[in-house]
Amino acid sequence: MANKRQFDKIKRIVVKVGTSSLTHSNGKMNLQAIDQLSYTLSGLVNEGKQVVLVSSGAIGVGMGQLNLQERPTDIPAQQALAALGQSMLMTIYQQRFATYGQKISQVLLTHDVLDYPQSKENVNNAINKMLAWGIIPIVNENDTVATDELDHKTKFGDNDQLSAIVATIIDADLLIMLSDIDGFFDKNPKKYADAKLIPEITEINEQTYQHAGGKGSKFGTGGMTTKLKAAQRMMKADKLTILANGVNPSIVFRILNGDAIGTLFRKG
Ligand SMILES: Nc1ncnc2c1ncn2[C@@H]1O[C@H](COP(=O)(O)OP(=O)(O)O)[C@@H](O)[C@H]1O
Ligand SMILES: N[C@@H](CCC(=O)OP(=O)(O)O)C(=O)O
Repeated sequence: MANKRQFDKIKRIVVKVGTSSLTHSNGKMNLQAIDQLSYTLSGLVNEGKQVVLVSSGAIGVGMGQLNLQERPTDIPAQQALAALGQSMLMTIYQQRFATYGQKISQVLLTHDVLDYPQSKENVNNAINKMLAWGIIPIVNENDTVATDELDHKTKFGDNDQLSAIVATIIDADLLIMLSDIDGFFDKNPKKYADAKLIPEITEINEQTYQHAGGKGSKFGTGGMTTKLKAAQRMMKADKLTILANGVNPSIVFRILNGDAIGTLFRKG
């Protein structure tokens, strides 16, 4: 059996969950995953950990509500779907977390907020206060205003990078990215049956990016490239990232127990 990771001292964690983990392939919400996620993160707060959840799924859930099978390409439609789905997503989170007596909050961010030192500090201070109060902030991009068409840069484009930005701003010890895949493979395992899981990566370079393929489902966005960019940002800040399968979000308990799960990205 592989060696245990030494994660006993980890206190502040950002967990990022992708659309693929929160929705079924028919576009409906994956209630079991959402419930398990709420149970797991609430359990961690009870253990004394501080947890931020970066949750995608607004557009996917909006598509499910309108029974859309294909993601519209025009920006206003995507923004309208995000507004519809975000509200539904938060309603479900509110219900499920309440079952476990856990308080949550909604934090919607755009890139420019974090480009300005003052507003970045405000975000940091507010999240710190929520964590001190035992609240789990649930972060997503503010999709209705986030667009690259304006002069100023508002868009993150994907929640993988948003999660790494948030994790570095609030000085989290660990970012856990939950997706629909067991970790980072030497090629896209959805396309190649002989793809091999890479348990640990200490350097991300051009060659690493060549192993990364596109998204896995019609609801997800970035695929592996954005996950590598997120991990790279974390490594630069000398912080840890784990990519693991979120089909059963209680896997986070085992990850924090130090079990050799998924791919660990750490500075070499
Ligand atoms: N080298 C790779 N290792 C693992 N997954 C890969 C790789 N290259 C491409 N992928 C694809 O990336 C997908 C996960 O990205 P994405 O669909 O954006 O998920 P999420 O919604 O969780 O962000 C996987 O389902 C897989 O098909
Ligand atoms: N802000 C968008 C998420 C974009 C995104 O990065 O999605 P994913 O690749 O599933 O993490 C939404 O909530 O639909």
